[in-house]
Amino acid sequence: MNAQAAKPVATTAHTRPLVVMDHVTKKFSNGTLALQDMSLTVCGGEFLSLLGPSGCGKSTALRIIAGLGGVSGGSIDWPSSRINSKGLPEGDISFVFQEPTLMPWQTVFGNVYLPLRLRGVTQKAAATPIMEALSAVGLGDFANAYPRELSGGMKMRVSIARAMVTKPRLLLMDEPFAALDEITRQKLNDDVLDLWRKTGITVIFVTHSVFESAYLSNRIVVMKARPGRVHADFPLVTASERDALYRSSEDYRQACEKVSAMLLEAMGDAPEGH
Ligand SMILES: Nc1ncnc2c1ncn2[C@@H]1O[C@H](COP(=O)(O)OP(=O)(O)OP(=O)(O)O)[C@@H](O)[C@H]1O
Repeated sequence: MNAQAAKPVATTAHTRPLVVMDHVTKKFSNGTLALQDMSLTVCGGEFLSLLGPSGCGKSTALRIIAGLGGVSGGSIDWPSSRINSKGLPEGDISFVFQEPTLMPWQTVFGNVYLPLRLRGVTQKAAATPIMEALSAVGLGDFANAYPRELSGGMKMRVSIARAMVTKPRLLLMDEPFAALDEITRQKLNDDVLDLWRKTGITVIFVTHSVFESAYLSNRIVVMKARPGRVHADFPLVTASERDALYRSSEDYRQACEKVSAMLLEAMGDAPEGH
């Protein structure tokens, strides 16, 4: 393991831990050991990208962080959340999947209403937060449209609005833009960054794309293949704004190179300590 890179990123006095995975192991009932000894602390305000070889356990880790899957060993804690009687965090974590998973029989408004409806919020009381969430993703004029009338990128925006409508503190995104064309993907990258800056939300973003992770994140965690665990954990600090200019900067090229080298190392394709 690259000892320097694997050092956990230091937290500051301003950022409280939202999630603490402590030596987590996950073994599925069929015997697959997906995670072993995975430790990760995520603090408020971070934009963390999680990368790693296919099947290394990124989605499994994300599901555990969301409280959607138990651990077989070690522990998971949400120190800043209200914990319910099942020991799970309540209300302040949202998930965006690769598929937008919209209800085709509901309008955009109806789809974004879902999480509030499940909490017993009336449609009248939900109208303002729904319209705010739609405006934040540029879909203020599409509240009455049906999913079949939307492009792939617009469907994903609805999915993001649905995740944001409850004003979560932590947004988990599992390869959300992998199925989109490059230009749409870049636009959505900018939109998510904009949401992150404006709301101060914490984001954990699973991606296979070195370029995407280097563009979006202020922290990169690279996992090693199976059983999954943290191979490298480092900040990505840049003097410039993340924008179109950044994409052609030397800063960005160097960030991509670093992430790429860590990924190759995690896959065993480069000598340790690269
Ligand atoms: N419910 C399950 N039951 C048994 N094995 C599972 C289950 N879910 C995942 N796995 C296995 O656990 C390992 C990790 O899977 P996971 O989907 O977390 O990896 P990943 O890094 O997200 O993969 P990818 O990059 O391909 O999306 C894989 O070998 C997968 O087959």
